[in-house]
Amino acid sequence: MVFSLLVTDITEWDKAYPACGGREQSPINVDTWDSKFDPTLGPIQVSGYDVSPEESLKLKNNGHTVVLQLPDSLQINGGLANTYRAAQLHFHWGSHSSPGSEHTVNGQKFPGEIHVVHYSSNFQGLEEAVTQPGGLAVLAAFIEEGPDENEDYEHLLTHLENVKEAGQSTEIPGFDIRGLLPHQLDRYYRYNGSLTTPPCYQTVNWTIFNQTVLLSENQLAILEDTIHHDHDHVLQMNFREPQSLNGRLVLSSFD
Ligand SMILES: NS(=O)(=O)c1c(F)c(F)c(SCCc2ccc(C(=O)O)cc2)c(F)c1NC1CCCCCCC1
Ligand SMILES: [Zn+2]
Repeated sequence: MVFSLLVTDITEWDKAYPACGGREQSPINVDTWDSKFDPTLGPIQVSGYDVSPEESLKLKNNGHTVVLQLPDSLQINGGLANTYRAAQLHFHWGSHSSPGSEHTVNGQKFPGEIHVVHYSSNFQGLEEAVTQPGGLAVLAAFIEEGPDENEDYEHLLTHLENVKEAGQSTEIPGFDIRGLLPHQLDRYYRYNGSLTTPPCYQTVNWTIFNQTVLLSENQLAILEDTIHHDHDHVLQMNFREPQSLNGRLVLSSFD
């Protein structure tokens, strides 16, 4: 599925992609004091995330981010109204001197953000689900700098050099995708929003974990400095600014 971005200027997306001008857009700023505790929001439960090293996964630089294609055997089967199947995961980042998360919390931007994109098993596949209300569920976590190397992220970061040019892809051995998410999947914010890139469809059920993932300084530098959007230019700051809530409620699974 390729969406060639007809306009490079983010403020004109809604000319070519009307949904981008909608009232339920993403990302947003999460104001924790305005979020409402919802005791019915149970822990996120995933299955099939431990992909065998015998399986290979496609890693691609699509010029806008680095995407890891995921088999639909990875599922979310708890914490959401329906079962969702994995499609892909990708990242948003800034630069060494400037944070690049898409969502913010009480106005705080984080160095990076991982998005694990899933589609509802009520639909045949991603292409159909992406246009349907409730069609997508994205698990989002913030990436921060920590004191130690994150071994789970090494399974992915060691291959970025092979997809440094836009359009390049490579196959990497399967690994435990669960390790890319925070340890705690029971504390999260929940709201209804959209894709943060054209076509900006307002079909995404967002889960933003309260706990962050920690990468070493060197690992963050690899994420920030390896991926190029053309031969001479490193891809950085690939985030959309927070969009207005327009009255939407942000729920939290914890008090
Ligand atoms: N945060 S997000 O989930 O909205 C998101 C972004 F912010 C993204 F920036 C992206 S990448 C930009 C869209 C794109 C461009 C080129 C190609 C290609 O050449 O294959 C593919 C996609 C990106 F891929 C995604 N996720 C995709 C959205 C595009 C289409 C829906 C299918 C999976 C989710
Ligand atoms: Zn994203």
